[in-house]
Amino acid sequence: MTALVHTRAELQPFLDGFANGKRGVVMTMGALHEGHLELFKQARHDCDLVVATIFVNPLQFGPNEDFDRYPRTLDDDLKLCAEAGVDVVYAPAVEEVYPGGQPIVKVTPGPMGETLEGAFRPGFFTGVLTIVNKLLNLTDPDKAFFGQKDAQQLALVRRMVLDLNMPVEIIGVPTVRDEDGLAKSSRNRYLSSEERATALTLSRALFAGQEKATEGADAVRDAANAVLERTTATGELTVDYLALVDPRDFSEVPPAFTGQAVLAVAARAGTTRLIDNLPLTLTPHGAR
Ligand SMILES: Nc1ncnc2c1ncn2[C@@H]1O[C@H](COP(=O)(O)OP(=O)(O)OP(=O)(O)O)[C@@H](O)[C@H]1O
Ligand SMILES: CC(C)(CO)[C@@H](O)C(=O)[O-]
Ligand code: BAL
Repeated sequence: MTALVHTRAELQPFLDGFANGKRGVVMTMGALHEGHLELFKQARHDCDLVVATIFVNPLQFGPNEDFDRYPRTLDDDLKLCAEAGVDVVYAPAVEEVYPGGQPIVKVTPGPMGETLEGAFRPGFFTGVLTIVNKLLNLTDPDKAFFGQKDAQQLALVRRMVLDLNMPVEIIGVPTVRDEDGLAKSSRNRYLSSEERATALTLSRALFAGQEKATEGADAVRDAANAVLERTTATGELTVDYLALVDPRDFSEVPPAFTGQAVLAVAARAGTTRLIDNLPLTLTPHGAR
């Protein structure tokens, strides 16, 4: 049985009940899918109390983005949470999360939040870090779970927790995909069947890049770009970026780089903007 609470006061007894246990939080914007379920599963495995938050955060949406039309499916979300063994869903009102209205004090990400997603969505990571900070304060967990699909977000949350000495462990969870490779995403429900076929190019490009991981960074980028170009040439897909980055700071890796990297892509199919990320290891002998 999953409880639904809308206020911090209603949440408190659940937190008190597990004062000596491990408390986990999974933050979401709702419109839940199997990707979220994987986060819940990991949280259920690691923690005694699992809290899911559902909050479409206005601060992280730009003026021309999809805040108004973002899918809100609370009844279905509650069913999924119950199946996944979530103990309590905290779905606060905007007024509780932003009691002072538009916040004056925010958490800013610095340069790492200005590349890639940050470059295409100005202010996005300030909105994300501010809400993640708030939701950590409101839910007081031992562990918080985030998806690798949003790799830059995960890296910045880790960095915030480090830089601000926050007493929480951040757990990254691998991306859940449809059988054909498309990363599960709430925004997939905007796609027509033609657009979905186009959107598949993102994961195909990442996997094509991954296959070249033994041949160096340039080979990875070239292989991924070659896949993207076939679809951009027809005008069906508009690519915002394809980048091979160091996961520690999200800077583009040099050609001779070896070690852990992330291949990141963002593109638009019709009016729907999607992102995908794949961790890969560049091996020493491969550098060109
Ligand atoms: N396919 C997935 N696999 C693993 N984690 C995921 C997946 N999709 C989303 N998540 C994670 O779930 C959490 C909540 O994400 P969110 O509610 O924004 O869903 P989303 O599908 O990423 O939505 P959107 O389509 O709006 O980007 C984030 O930590 C995100 O990284
Ligand atoms: C972490 C998050 C819930 C903050 O609103 C959001 O950015 C998301 O769903 O990835
Ligand atoms: N999934 C990341 C949140 C966003 O795109 O707004």
